[in-house]
Amino acid sequence: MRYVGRTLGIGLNSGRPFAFYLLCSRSFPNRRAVVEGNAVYILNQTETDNPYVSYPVVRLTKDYAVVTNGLHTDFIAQALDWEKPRKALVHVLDALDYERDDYNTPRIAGIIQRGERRGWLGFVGRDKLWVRELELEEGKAFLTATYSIDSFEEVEMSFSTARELAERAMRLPFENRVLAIGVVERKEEWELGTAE
Ligand SMILES: NC(=O)c1ncn([C@@H]2O[C@H](COP(=O)(O)O)[C@@H](O)[C@H]2O)c1NC=O
Repeated sequence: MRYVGRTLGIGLNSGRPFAFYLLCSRSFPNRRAVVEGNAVYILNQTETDNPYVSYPVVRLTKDYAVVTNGLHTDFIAQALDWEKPRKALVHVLDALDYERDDYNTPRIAGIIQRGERRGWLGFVGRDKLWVRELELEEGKAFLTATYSIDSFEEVEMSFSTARELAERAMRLPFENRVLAIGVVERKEEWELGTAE
């Protein structure tokens, strides 16, 4: 199995867009996902000076669901008030850049839009910045990760609830899985589910 670190994906299930986050971590395995209104937060449960291990991981707006591995979640969600997903990703990822930790850990991000069969992925590392608009495919997800994945990969994914999606993400063949979060478009709202 590979160690890929933080992982996120976007896809289409029963004609509706979905997104997931899979937190894999060697160094900070003691974490929780807390749902609070229209956001989900990752909270590290041990004392640390590391500024990158507790953050808003999901932010839901009327039209968009944003999933990322850091504080850029809320910057991207705010940028979506005045610009389209591609530009929001380019602007925020370029502005915040990769993390200044021992690993130069990349920032990754995914966006899905209500009623849309397209989705967006973004990545900024020490030596690259890319943003992709993708045609989502039924029963599949496009995923990217902080380490060891070149650009993005495709995986089969079907489920019936957001919680099942999170459970499915927890079964991805990556090392040091800690927790997962699923986001699914429903008629008037977004459905959230978590798994550990
Ligand atoms: N977002 C996260 O959950 C997260 N967890 C760990 N990091 C960073 O990545 C470094 C390596 O962590 P790990 O060995 O768990 O892959 C940590 O020292 C920290 O700076 C994170 N930063 C970005 O992924």
